Amino acid sequence: MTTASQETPQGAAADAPPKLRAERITVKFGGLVAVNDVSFTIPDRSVVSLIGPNGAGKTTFFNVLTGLYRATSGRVLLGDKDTTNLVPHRIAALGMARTFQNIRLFGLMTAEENVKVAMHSRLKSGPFHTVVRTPRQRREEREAREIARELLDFVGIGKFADEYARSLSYGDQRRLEIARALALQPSILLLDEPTAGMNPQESARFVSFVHRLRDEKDLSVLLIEHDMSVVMQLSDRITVLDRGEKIAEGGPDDIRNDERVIEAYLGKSGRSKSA
Ligand SMILES: Nc1ncnc2c1ncn2[C@@H]1O[C@H](COP(=O)(O)OP(=O)(O)OP(=O)(O)O)[C@@H](O)[C@H]1O
Repeated sequence: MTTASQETPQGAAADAPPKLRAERITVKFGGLVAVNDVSFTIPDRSVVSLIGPNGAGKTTFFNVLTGLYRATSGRVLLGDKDTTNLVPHRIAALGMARTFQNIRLFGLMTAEENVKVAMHSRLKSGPFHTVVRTPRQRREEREAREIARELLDFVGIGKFADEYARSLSYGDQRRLEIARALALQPSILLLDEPTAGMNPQESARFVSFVHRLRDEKDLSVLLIEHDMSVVMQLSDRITVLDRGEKIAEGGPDDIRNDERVIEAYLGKSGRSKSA
């Protein structure tokens, strides 16, 4: 197995502690071991991809990190906080935001409103201020609007702030999902198959966008991604799962040439196909 735990991704401070550590995670569904004793870290300011053939356990592992599934054993540390098996909104409040494989937006709300809904948990005003519309509430609303507009500009859809989410193109809906996740001010952003349904031009733009996220928002990004060209261009580090086990970990060049990875994707006799 290629190991890269000592590598420092581009832009990361050499001595910065990892943003996330998953230690010996196992998930069983009845007799099926979907994730088997998998450990990994997400370094500071890095882009890490989780790849593997269908059924490898990627989504299950992701769902454990974000609290949607309970680990049978093992633990997850977000910074220095133990988040193992906390409920998803607690984990989100501690700095982990995610998008979903199937876009989950409020279609009949505008793009700006979708982002403001996500910011709701950050606002200080309680129900009294909301009903009576105190100066504090009006100030918070103004600030929320400004922040939402900034985030929409950052993801490149500022001009659609007043459009209904459902009227945006597929690629722009994905951007809106990311703006909404950023409204939580996360330290880690998890993206589940973000380029699914994108055309090659949109995927190419997406690669530089994720690097901007890492560099300008001071974030680490973890993705599940099937498009190998995107994975290879995007990732500081790649972790490969196969049948629930971690079979390789390293930079794109290590993974591209790793025998176990080639075999997992192509089978022993399938080297002529591209991963
Ligand atoms: N809720 C569940 N209940 C029972 N089995 C499950 C559940 N979720 C996943 N599995 C099983 O766990 C294994 C890993 O599935 P998982 O969805 O994590 O793989 P994946 O790598 O994300 O696959 P894909 O690339 O196809 O999305 C599979 O055998 C799957 O059938």
